[in-house]
Amino acid sequence: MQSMRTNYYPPCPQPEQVIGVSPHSDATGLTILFQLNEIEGLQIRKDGIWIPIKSLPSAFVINIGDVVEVVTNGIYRSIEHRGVVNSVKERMSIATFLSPKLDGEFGPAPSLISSEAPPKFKRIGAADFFTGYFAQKLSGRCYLDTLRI
Ligand SMILES: O=C(O)CCC(=O)C(=O)O
Ligand SMILES: [Fe+2]
Repeated sequence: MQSMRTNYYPPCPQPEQVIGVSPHSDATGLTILFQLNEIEGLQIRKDGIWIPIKSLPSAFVINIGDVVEVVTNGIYRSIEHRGVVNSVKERMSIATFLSPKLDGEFGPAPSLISSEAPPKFKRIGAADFFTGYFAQKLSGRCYLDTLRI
């Protein structure tokens, strides 16, 4: 399934007082993100620290989502990120989300499971997974915890 979201961040003279897009990991396989007008605002969280991502002209940002973390049994981790606003300039981004089809299910790939590497996540129907994700407030990477074994 492919879906798309456009994000518009109006400028705010007190950017630290407002939330742009709350911290979250994407409930996708992969996300392809285009930062339309090259205004910085995307940040990823690494070791508890928010790191700004440079906006490169004509470049896409590829984010790993929760589905890839589950399918790879935690080998590739989804990335926690957020969108912050700029004090003087508006910012726009377009995210394209690539996800499993809704009538399928997913779980750790059998080829990655062994006695040394037991499954870390339960299998789940894609429709149930997305319904649960969107029923929650965006909140870091915690939705993934509902699938952990
Ligand atoms: O605007 C951004 O750079 C991030 C947007 C985002 O994380 C999303 O739409 O899921
Ligand atoms: Fe996102």
